Amino acid sequence: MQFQKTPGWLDWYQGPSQPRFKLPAGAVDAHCHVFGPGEEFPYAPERKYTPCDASKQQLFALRDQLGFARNVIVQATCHGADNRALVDALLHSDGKARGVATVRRDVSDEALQAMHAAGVRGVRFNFVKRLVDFTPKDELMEIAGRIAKLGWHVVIYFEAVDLPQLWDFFSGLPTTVVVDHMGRPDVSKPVDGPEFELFLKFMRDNPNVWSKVSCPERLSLSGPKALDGEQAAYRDVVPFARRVVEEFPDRVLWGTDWPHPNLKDHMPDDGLLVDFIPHIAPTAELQQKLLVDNPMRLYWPEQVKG
Ligand SMILES: O=C(O)/C=C(\CC(=O)C(=O)O)C(=O)O
Repeated sequence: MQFQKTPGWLDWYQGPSQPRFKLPAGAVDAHCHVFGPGEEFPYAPERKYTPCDASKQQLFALRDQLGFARNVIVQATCHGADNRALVDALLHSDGKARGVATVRRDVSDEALQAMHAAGVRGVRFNFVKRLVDFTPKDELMEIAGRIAKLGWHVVIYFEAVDLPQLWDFFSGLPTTVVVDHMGRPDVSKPVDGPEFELFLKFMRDNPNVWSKVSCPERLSLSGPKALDGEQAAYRDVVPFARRVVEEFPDRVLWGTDWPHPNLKDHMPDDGLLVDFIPHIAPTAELQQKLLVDNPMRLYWPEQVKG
């Protein structure tokens, strides 16, 4: 099927620079997507955007160039609950990718088992209104109960202003819970102000909650952008991400978010995004946890010794 990209769509950055920051051996890009290709894996009818294609081969080439060993591929809303592109990428990854799917209440146990065999280890619940239609919480809780039995976890995506009303639902989830992009803080507000404090309290009160400290390019308001060799990109996001990394070093993950859906302003150079990491995880010990130990414990526990 032929698809027309959403008007104004920014395609992912071609020819990213070689990062100056040397990733630790075994580093995991724990948040990235595959899109289509639409001809092979059509985008979902209920999607809110139509992206450019971003294939598994292109993702694996980026992984190798940047120096990552593994990927965690997260189902994006443009594929709805049709996880075929995700599963295909996992099956062709030589065991170097695991996945987070989107499922509906009607998913069969056989389908869940097949996804597990392919490497899916979580489901994503998306509460960002521009991306998805509302799903009733009882349906999500039912799904969470079923996937908990497989040892999977729940990834949640929401915006900071919505945390108070979602708090009780999130706190009741029976699995490890991973928050995408620190719950999308408004970084024009102070890092020690009430909004971000509420997020930190959410993590303190719920020891099963982890956070991705990813997507500075999405959260930043003042830049500078990760382009043209910039080594100090997205300064306004640094205090937020660093705060989470330093307070919860064993519950943080990092990912590129390639191919960066729905960015409106610019498309970052992924090599320079990797150079952002030491600004938020300044020591080798924090980097090892963020990039290797934590994602391995969550996604490849059978390969973790001890
Ligand atoms: O890539 C991300 O994590 C963020 C997205 C897209 C998304 O989540 C989706 O389509 O599922 C966004 O903020 O538009």
